[in-house]
Amino acid sequence: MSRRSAVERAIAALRTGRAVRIEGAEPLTFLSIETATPELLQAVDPENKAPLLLSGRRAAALSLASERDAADPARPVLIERQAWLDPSAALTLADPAQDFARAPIGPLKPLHLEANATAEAALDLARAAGLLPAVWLIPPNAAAVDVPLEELSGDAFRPEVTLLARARLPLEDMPETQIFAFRGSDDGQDHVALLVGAFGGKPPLIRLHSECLTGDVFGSLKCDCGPQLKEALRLIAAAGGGVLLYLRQEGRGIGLANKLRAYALQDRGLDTVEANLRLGFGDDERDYAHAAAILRKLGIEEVRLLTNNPRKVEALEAEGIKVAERVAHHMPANPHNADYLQVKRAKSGHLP
Ligand SMILES: Nc1nc2c(ncn2[C@@H]2O[C@H](COP(=O)(O)OP(=O)(O)OP(=O)(O)O)[C@@H](O)[C@H]2O)c(=O)[nH]1
Ligand SMILES: [Zn+2]
Repeated sequence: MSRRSAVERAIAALRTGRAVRIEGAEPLTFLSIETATPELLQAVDPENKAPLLLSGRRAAALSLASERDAADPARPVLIERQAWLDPSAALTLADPAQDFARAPIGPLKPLHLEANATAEAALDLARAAGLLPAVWLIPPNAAAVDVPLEELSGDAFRPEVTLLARARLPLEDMPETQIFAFRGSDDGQDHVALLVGAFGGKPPLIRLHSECLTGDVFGSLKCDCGPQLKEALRLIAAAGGGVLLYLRQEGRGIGLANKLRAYALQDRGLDTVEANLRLGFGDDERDYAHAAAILRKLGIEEVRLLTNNPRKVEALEAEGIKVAERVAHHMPANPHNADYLQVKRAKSGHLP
């Protein structure tokens, strides 16, 4: 069985509520608290002892991280199972949606966690599956999908892309455009490239657009994604040609449901960065390995990049794609996204 497919199968298992075992010196078997049914949890842990593993960031938000953990805020925290800590209470702990409404939960008893590396890998898998980083640690289970720890470290999540299809796609007011679908080996997502016009000579103008259902499709005013998408195509056409990659990394890589959870927190006053952290994610969980892999498949090794985000420039360069020029990509603010744009400059390093 290939390395990649073990990771893929583990992600699929977590998404569908099945158990995963990470093998290694300190193996752990676990279930996502979001997708595992109470019946399955009861069946695999009849004595109700399975402790709950939370991300260090989420534990900190619950004022749970000890001083020992303060040195490494990303370090996962294990919480003892108690009678009241049932699947719905666990979800309440992991999902901050109710933080402002519910009564205090507890008392919570942190347990000593030996298998730190394995625990971090377990939460990384949950994140890669688009789930909350929170899992039940269950006893060894014969039905669990196995994945060796080595396969989850280093460049385990570094994907390959396969070209599935290409076709002509006539777009309003645009020169001849072709659409390509590339499937990521790790996420199973179909990433899209729009090749616009003819380019050659100097490095092509490229836009890496991260999927934003709310902005791209519904025209949400909470962000600037919709206008950025349209304007990027216009600028690429005006430049004579180039490529727009439509990357399926919704919500800065946390997935649609988690982004909407973040929006619910923003409705309660948190900003876009705080909301991600409160959910147990980093402020930006994207990587641009798919983007670089697609550009390489298209024979593009040097680009002019339309972005205000220096992380995109660094990430592409780290993946071996040369960024000859950064081209600013600002949209006028509206009353709903002015604070969001300001926070991106103040906290996420976006260039003015
Ligand atoms: N988690 C989260 N994701 C968001 C939020 N608002 C927009 N997004 C996502 O952010 C991504 C767009 O990223 P932006 O930060 O707007 O822009 P960027 O791509 O980093 O930088 P530019 O290239 O300069 O546009 C899309 O995947 C959106 O779904 C939010 O409040 N929370
Ligand atoms: Zn958006």
